Amino acid sequence: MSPETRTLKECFARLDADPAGATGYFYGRLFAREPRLRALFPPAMGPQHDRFFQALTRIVWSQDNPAELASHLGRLGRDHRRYGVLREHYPAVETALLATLRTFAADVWTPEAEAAWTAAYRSAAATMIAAAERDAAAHPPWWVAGITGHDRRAHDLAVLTLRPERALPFLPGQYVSVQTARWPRVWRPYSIANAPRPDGTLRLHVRARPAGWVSGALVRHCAPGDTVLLGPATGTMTLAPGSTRGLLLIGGGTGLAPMKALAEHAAASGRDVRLLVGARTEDGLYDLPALRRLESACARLRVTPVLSGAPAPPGGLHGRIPDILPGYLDGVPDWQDHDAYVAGPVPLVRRTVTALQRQGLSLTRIHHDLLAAEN
Ligand SMILES: NC(=O)C1=CN([C@@H]2O[C@H](COP(=O)(O)OP(=O)(O)OC[C@H]3O[C@@H](n4cnc5c(N)ncnc54)[C@H](O)[C@@H]3O)[C@@H](O)[C@H]2O)C=CC1
Repeated sequence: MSPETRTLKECFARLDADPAGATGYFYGRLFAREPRLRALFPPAMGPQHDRFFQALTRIVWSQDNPAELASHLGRLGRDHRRYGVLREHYPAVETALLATLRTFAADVWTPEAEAAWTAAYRSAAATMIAAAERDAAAHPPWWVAGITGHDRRAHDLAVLTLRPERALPFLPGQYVSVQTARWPRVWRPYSIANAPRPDGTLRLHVRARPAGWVSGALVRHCAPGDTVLLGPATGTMTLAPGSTRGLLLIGGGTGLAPMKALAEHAAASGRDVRLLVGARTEDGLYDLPALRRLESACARLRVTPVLSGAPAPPGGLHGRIPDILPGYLDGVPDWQDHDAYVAGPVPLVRRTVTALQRQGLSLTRIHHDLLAAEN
């Protein structure tokens, strides 16, 4: 570890001892100096505080891994476009960040520490700005999309069809951030539930969360004819280019969405696809008729519904996916040659990844994307 990185980590440890205090202080300083920046952020700042602290943590801990740092900062820079962040906003952030460090890391704050943080911040900001400007040459910061379909599948669940006004490029398995007119500046990520289509439409599977602003608005307060804003497609849970390996796709609840996109794409090219779709009870299998239709159209796609809180459905299994996996895999020829993809509630993803590893599948063949929970 370089002496500069050691210094950065030493100061950061002071912030890490009181993340809520440090982020509160940081945003207080930022908005006191530049009140107009407040308009870029949502009314409730709690989730933003967490995101800021997570981003800072990752930047500090990737200092000695330039490739990981550059890719993280590039994503962050591109992502900030949809908030309306511009090159000229970065110096105010630098001032507020250094003031926060000076206060919270006072006992280790030296001229060397200030020089190391200033250099690290400026280099990070330059990478973010360059990525944002490159992206601006190719894409808008957000896409306006009309809701063309709103299919309420349960009291708290809807499948939405969106038609962006301009083509929104994406790969199966990726997700987009969504902003509704009801909650300006509040963005939430949702996996795209279809492979790219000639008409450019996207499908989202949305379950309204008890305290979920965006999910509640999308399920209960949106209808065909309304518009939403979409950020660029992102996420790395995509298919390896050129691979023809079979796929083992596992989706729990609305975690089905990215699996359906991957299944549609891969099954159309004739790959062997095994799709396990988990729910607690029968009404959680909200997309089963469509999956059965897809299965009949694709000779090498097999769909198996799995219920954890009700008896096995027709053609399906009973239990929790991580528990039934070993028995299920016994019946899949050459399953070790498959790539596995998993999405759904965090405990399901974690336990399924562990179960797959126990069965001998290498981590490099297991893909997941612990997407920030839909809210
Ligand atoms: N890319 C991703 O990873 C995506 C993740 N999601 C997440 O998926 C979740 C879906 O929620 P719901 O539709 O309400 O699903 P849910 O809570 O009804 O659960 C669906 C499935 O997960 C299983 N499950 C739940 N807890 C488990 C545990 N501790 N161990 C093993 N299995 C468990 C259930 O048995 C059921 O099969 C949300 O948290 C959402 O954020 C949604 C879309 C994409």
